[in-house]
Amino acid sequence: MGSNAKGRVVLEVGADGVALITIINPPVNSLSFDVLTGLKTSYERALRRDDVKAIVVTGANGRFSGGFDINAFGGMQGGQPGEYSRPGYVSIEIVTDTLEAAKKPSVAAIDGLALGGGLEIAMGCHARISTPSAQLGLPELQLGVIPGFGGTQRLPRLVGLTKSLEMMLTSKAVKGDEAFKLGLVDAIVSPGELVSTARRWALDIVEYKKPRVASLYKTDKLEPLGEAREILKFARAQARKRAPNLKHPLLCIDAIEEGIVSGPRAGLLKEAVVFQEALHSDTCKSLVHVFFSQRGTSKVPGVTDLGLVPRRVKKVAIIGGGLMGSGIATALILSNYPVILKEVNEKFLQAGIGRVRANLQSRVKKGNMTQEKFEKTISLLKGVLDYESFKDVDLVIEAVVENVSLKQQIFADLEKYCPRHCILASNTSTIDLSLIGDKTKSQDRIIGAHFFSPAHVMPLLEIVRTKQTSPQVIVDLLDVGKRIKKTPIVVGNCTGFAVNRMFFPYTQSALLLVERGANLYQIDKVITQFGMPMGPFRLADLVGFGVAIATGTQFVLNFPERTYKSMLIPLMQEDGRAGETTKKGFYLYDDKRRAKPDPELPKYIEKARGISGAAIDPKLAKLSEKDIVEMVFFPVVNEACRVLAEGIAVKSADLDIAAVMGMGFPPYRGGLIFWADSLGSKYIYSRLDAWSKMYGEFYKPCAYLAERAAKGAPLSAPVNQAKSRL
Ligand SMILES: C[C@H](O)CC(=O)SCCNC(=O)CCNC(=O)[C@H](O)C(C)(C)COP(=O)(O)OP(=O)(O)OC[C@H]1O[C@@H](n2cnc3c(N)ncnc32)[C@H](O)[C@@H]1OP(=O)(O)O
Repeated sequence: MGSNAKGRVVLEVGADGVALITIINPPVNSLSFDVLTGLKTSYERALRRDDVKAIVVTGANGRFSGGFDINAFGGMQGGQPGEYSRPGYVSIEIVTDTLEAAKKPSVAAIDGLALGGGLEIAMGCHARISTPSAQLGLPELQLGVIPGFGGTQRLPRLVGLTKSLEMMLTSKAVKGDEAFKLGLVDAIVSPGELVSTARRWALDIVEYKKPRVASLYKTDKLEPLGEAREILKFARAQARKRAPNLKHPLLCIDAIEEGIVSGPRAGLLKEAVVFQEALHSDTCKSLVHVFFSQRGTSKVPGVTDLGLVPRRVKKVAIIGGGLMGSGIATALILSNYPVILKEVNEKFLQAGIGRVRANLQSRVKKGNMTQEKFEKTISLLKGVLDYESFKDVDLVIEAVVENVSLKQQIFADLEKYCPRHCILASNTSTIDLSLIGDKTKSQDRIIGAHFFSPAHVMPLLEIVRTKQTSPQVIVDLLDVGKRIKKTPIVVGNCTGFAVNRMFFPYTQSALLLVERGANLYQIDKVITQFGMPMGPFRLADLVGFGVAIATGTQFVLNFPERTYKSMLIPLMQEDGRAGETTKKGFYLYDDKRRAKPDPELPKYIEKARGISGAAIDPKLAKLSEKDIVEMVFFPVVNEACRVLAEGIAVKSADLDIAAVMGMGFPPYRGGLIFWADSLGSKYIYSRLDAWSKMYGEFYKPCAYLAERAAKGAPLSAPVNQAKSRL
């Protein structure tokens, strides 16, 4: 019925008269249609049997349930017929009228996770017993839908409106301990005692020793109506402010409000209707694509399908304690890796260690880390000035300045001092990795580990392989990436690799437009409204003009035919502006980092225009918002197509994740290529082609894009699939 999952539900009746219903659907016991049907029929059987007094619901292998089967969304969006597409079938007919209204009480025994539909089933039971570490939450909004199995009605009634709104709108789960304090669960026990306690609890309800609570009709936690309305009004205002392009958070609040104002049954009906609206939205399709794509980045054909087992990395060394090196060290010690930080002299070493301490301290200040944990974590870091202690490291990450001969020397030293199995990684963002390893015989264990700044915060890790890098080394680094909670993408070796390379036209197209008369601040405003965290000019200020010029130069040198050579940033730099650090860039900054437009800017633009010879184009001076978005992003899409055509990225979904996690491309648009495909390759080609005739090579569509447009094929289709559409 749309889902291929082979889930099942098992019913076992014990001598105590308790029916144990177990959800079995590895790996997370998701609620596929098979499982939901199994749950309903198991309940019906248990209710019919005379030897059953009460019911306990649990999940196999220490996981209650990860929620509704996300694989089934596609079928439902496609309008698949059947009872499951009937609004309210699960929330009303199964959870409310079968589970909650049953004469025999049921208790949920929760371990591991109870998320989304999983928690909603548990809330339909008459009591919940959990382990302290279980994760309980309603994260549906992160998938573009809303809780659809009654969660919008039951959670507020169990934990109060304010807390339930926070849990749903942030998609954050709470641990069993906290869930107990909130009243979401009734008792906390160890995993070993979970099912037996739940059985006893269920029998106690039968014997009137414990209350039988139907959470749908609880009112004691709900705020008085007037207060509730104020809370909902505030939540709506916050949701609009935080995510102006998203509708589903507002739909979720609508469903909650209906239940509070008109009663829970009306609330369930409203939830059923708006769930369908959210499910069919582009936002949901995009976010589900991001969900699966993110999990797909660590599946690399020809590497992760070889049956290789990652080797344990027990000790890591980092060379260079600058901004990147200290950030990487922080990320590693936070995940319990012992780290050696090497610098060239005591002064630099202390500065590097100081940065790591500061990174951790900021967590302590924000209340995200205890002082005790801070001491334990920082004790994993050891500073050194030589290679003496490198003899037992399993991984080295070099993070020194971008200087080829310096890196070559370092890698030659590493080959001498590190054990033969040690992985030799570089955090370079621009230099050819084969060049870095040129003076070694260890090309098979040289790999790029490109972190994004700040490395202990940004979620992406670009793993760069050369033709010689061994699959084992890639598998090892993927494992380290997972352990330090990064999303890895594995890419090939080229200037800028995948992320920086596909995004270099982001600033360049904006510069081209400004030199031809477009308003700089309007570009940033429109791009921010589109959903980027900041526009190209605000980003250049943040990155700093020094870095912007250094990386820009690499692209000018390597791709001269398609780079736009503007002198605007160098001219401003010459005049003492370096971006946010000097409080002057494209914007002026106050002490609180607030940016405001600078009236002096036209003078630099005029000068840059004089050098490039660009003429003001009246059309560009009054571009629509749609045109601005397309003129800035279509060149980015064009470069991404080249990255795909050259095989630098394995699949387009990896570039979607790279765009979302490396550049802040809005996830609710599904990532760069997913968004581009929603507009169509033909359309993008035709626009780029027209601009290239007016504004030059910078806009010229690449061969991959031209070919896809000619065939009417999506940019995301693998090469063979695109051909077969002919
Ligand atoms: C009507 C209802 O209200 C609607 C809903 O319930 S919508 C669903 C709500 N649930 C969620 O949003 C939870 C989504 N899942 C997660 O957050 C995480 O997967 C998790 C916390 C459950 C587990 O995380 P982790 O252990 O790191 O494993 P992770 O790699 O993410 O997932 C393991 C596998 O389970 C799959 N999976 C996880 N949750 C799933 C779900 N709800 N449906 C289908 N597949 C799921 C993943 O795709 C992955 O598959 P793969 O191995 O083939 O790549």
